[in-house]
Amino acid sequence: MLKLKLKNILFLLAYALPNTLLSFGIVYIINNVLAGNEAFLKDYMGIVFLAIVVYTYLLNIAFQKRLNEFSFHMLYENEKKIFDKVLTAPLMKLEKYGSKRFFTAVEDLRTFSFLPFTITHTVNSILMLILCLAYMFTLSIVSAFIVIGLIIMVAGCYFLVINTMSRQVGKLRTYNENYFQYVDDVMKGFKELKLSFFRRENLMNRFLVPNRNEARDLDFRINYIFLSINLISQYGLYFVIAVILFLLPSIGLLPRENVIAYVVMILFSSGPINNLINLQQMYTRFRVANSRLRKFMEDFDISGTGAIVKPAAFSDDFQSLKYQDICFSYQTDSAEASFALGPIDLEIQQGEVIFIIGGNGSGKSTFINILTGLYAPTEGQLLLNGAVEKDNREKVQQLISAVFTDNHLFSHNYEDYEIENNETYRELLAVMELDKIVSGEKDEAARRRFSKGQSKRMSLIFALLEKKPILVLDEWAADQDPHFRKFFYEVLIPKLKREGKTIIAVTHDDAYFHHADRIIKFDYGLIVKDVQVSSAERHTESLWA
Ligand SMILES: Nc1ncnc2c1ncn2[C@@H]1O[C@H](COP(=O)(O)OP(=O)(O)OP(=O)(O)O)[C@@H](O)[C@H]1O
Repeated sequence: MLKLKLKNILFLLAYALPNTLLSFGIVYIINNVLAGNEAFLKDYMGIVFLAIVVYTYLLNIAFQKRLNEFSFHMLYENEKKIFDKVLTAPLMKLEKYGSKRFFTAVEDLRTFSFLPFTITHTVNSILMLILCLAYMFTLSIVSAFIVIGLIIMVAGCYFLVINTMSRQVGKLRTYNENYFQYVDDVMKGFKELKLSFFRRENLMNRFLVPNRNEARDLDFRINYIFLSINLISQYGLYFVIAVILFLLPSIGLLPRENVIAYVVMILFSSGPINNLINLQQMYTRFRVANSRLRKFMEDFDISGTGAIVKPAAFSDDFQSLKYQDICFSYQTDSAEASFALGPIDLEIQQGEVIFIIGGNGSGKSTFINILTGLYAPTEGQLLLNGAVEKDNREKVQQLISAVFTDNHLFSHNYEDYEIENNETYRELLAVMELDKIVSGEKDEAARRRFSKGQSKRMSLIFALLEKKPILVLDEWAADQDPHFRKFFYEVLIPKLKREGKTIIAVTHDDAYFHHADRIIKFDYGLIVKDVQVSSAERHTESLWA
């Protein structure tokens, strides 16, 4: 976000004051040479003139360098900060605000790449204008007041219009946010759209077209108004020159010999005035982008720090995990009652194979998010190895590797292990029957396009390479073919159990329930059954009842 510190303002002034004085010196010499002033027609004046030009040029270069450094530093640092905020934000926040906020924040930030240009032109223009006006005062106070009055009148009109523009620019951004949502729908739902004429037609005609039409009209209106204002500035200049040429001398307010100087001053100040007017558009965009970025940072802020903190070192000695009176409910903006989980009382022992079952919407995935520490319970406590500690949630995360239903294979290796020359990786590829699909051990080979079932197997390989004691799987087998599903329940799970893994798997595969040590059934956010499979509870029908 843009924050100007006193240091920056002083730096701006240290550059702008000499630069403007020298630029004004250039104007002053031109003016006096044009007026035939003897003192300015000397030979050395050309050298002075050139020297000033070269000096101001070098001064500008040096300033531009610093300004660019400042702006791009701000831009790139904030890009990192936005990532940091998102990565440290709780899952609930990301689910609430959605990924489009992330995209628009990145886009808003890009607006600031125009900052160096805008600041240079603004500062130079303001100071140049002040000097030109001051010079006019030395020639005729009354005429200078009249000219200032005219300029203020035109400027007043601008500011009035521009103030109303800021809201319009914000509205345009909202249209664009929705537009990105449609882009997302087209990209992610391309196949579904291809299969249905009505879906395509409705997306296009009921959503995209009205959105784009309204955005186009608004964009056109905003640009048209900005453009009209700019034209007024150009034609307003002729009006002011006409007043100087014809009105002020005839009513005796401006001596004839000062008319040229006045016109030259007006012509020279018209550039800065035009700049200031044109830049209004940029100021409005900066203001909107800045307040949206601030809102983004506030929304994604967590306890003010917002930095990715390495969790405290913790032995991965795991014996038990106990959830006591755990409650959780979604915070929704709608008036509808939100889903509530709990109270949950559950103890998980090291080495157990637990299957979580239950109907759709019964709360299995919500519980998995609590279990993996992604959601913070609203009530209750978590005991790790029998102890209640305030950072237990972070510690549990260090013990768990997981494959979620919507698994994602990252484009790069962000892990703390390598897969090249990794014997375990090689073995796991063979176990998961992927050794013929993934050619070679290079990292890129593991990040190719996979079928859904293969991608889940790949995610499981990555989860196992983490070598954490607890493995959480959310409907992992649902995408596997019958052969591999059987292999998963009958061979892989027992093998992992023998190796000491604690496995918690959400599943609907009742044919394999007997491979669990324990089955926990959810219904309406509550554990309604918690049975040891070794006991008489072998009939899956009774579990579904
Ligand atoms: N982010 C959310 N915000 C609000 N409500 C949610 C959210 N995610 C899930 N829910 C609600 O919580 C309830 C439980 O959902 P959950 O995903 O835990 O069910 P599930 O048992 O995993 O279902 P399934 O077998 O269909 O995957 C549902 O009624 C769902 O609408």
